[in-house]
Amino acid sequence: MGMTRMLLECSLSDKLCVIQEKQYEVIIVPTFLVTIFLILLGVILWLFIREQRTQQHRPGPRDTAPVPPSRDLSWEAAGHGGNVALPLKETSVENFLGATPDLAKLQVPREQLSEVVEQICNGSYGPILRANMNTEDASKSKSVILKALKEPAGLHEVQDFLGRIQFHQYLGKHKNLVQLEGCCTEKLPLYMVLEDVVHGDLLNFLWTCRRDVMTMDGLLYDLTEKQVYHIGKQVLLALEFLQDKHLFHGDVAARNILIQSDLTAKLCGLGLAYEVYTRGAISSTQTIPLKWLAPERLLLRPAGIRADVWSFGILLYEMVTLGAPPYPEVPPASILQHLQKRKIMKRPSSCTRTMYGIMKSCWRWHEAGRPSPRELRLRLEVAIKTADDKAVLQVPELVVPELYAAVAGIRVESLFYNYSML
Ligand SMILES: Nc1ncnc2c1ncn2[C@@H]1O[C@H](COP(=O)(O)OP(=O)(O)OP(=O)(O)O)[C@@H](O)[C@H]1O
Repeated sequence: MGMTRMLLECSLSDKLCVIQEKQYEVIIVPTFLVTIFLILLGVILWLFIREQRTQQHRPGPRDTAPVPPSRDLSWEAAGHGGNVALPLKETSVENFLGATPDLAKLQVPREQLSEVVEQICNGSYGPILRANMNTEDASKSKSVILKALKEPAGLHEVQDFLGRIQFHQYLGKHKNLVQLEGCCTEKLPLYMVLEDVVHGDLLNFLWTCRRDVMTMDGLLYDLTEKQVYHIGKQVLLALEFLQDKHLFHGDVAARNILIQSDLTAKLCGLGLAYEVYTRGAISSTQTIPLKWLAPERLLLRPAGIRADVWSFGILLYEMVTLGAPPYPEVPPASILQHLQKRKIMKRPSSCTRTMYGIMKSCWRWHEAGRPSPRELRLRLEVAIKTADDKAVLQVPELVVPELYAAVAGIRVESLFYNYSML
């Protein structure tokens, strides 16, 4: 009723009154809001400028950090080389080292590394060098291996290299793994310092055993069945050690085993084990020679220590044939089809039935059917007792490394350092 009355009583002047009320809302309120906004903006700008000025006058590690003498990594970050993944402010080696205080304990003073004797080869990070290192006893120096990070290196590579050193530290000591002696990472170039396993890799040793070389630097270039088991057992101990740490090696092969004059074997090439450590699996695109790989690896399925056991079977074959390439009649690219037909290598003439039985157990298609490194080691320990320690393994043909590389499916540059020098 009231509403009707209002409308009826509504005059022209009343309407004007309503319009005036609306003008008040439309003009005054926005003006008020804009003013508040401008005041807030002014305050924020003032705070920001004040912070900037304070930072310019504050001494801080970022500004005062000494530039690494040999090369400033920020040079790379500007796009002049390597992979650049981190912002400029994180580019000095000191910052990386700041994040890895454990490495401080491992530092070897550079002046202790007196001279580089030779370059052994190019490894996955860069040159692998043999150098002399002065010990606490000033009159004595010892030979060490330096794995250098190639330059120019990207930030990601520096991080990876430092991580690799920490991985060695995490693994700790094992008689059958190459030992880390220390590192030089306080400035570029970065070095990993490893014990020198003077006689080099087992593949070159096996090839040399084919030659008429009797002994060199205390190493007897003769191999018997018993010694094959002896070397194999040590590799299995290294694999057991990795397995206890929930790791596996990923590239077990004669080329990745170093040998000392007393036939102590040391597993090297721990690049893939490092991947398993950091990522839980092998994810790299790094090409591993296919003929050493278990079917699950070739099929890109998840793999573990039993894939190493498969490769261990190939290693036994390598030893007993004095370094012949596996599956000589199969092109490397056809190996998966070959295995899918459930074909394995025949027994080499130099291989006893006992040893061939062990190889065959390693080459069972399903990984669950293969023995564990420990079970395998126990089998080897039994076999050693009756193994021949007199008859020296002999293969009359010498190896032509280029031919070997083609049949084995390996890059020839990664192979024949020692052998070519003889
Ligand atoms: N401690 C060592 N003593 C003697 N020779 C070594 C030593 N370490 C490596 N080498 C030599 O360098 C070669 C390559 O070594 P290795 O496979 O460890 O290097 P890499 O390419 O850096 O591999 P990864 O990154 O997988 O460790 C070996 O076959 C061996 O000839």
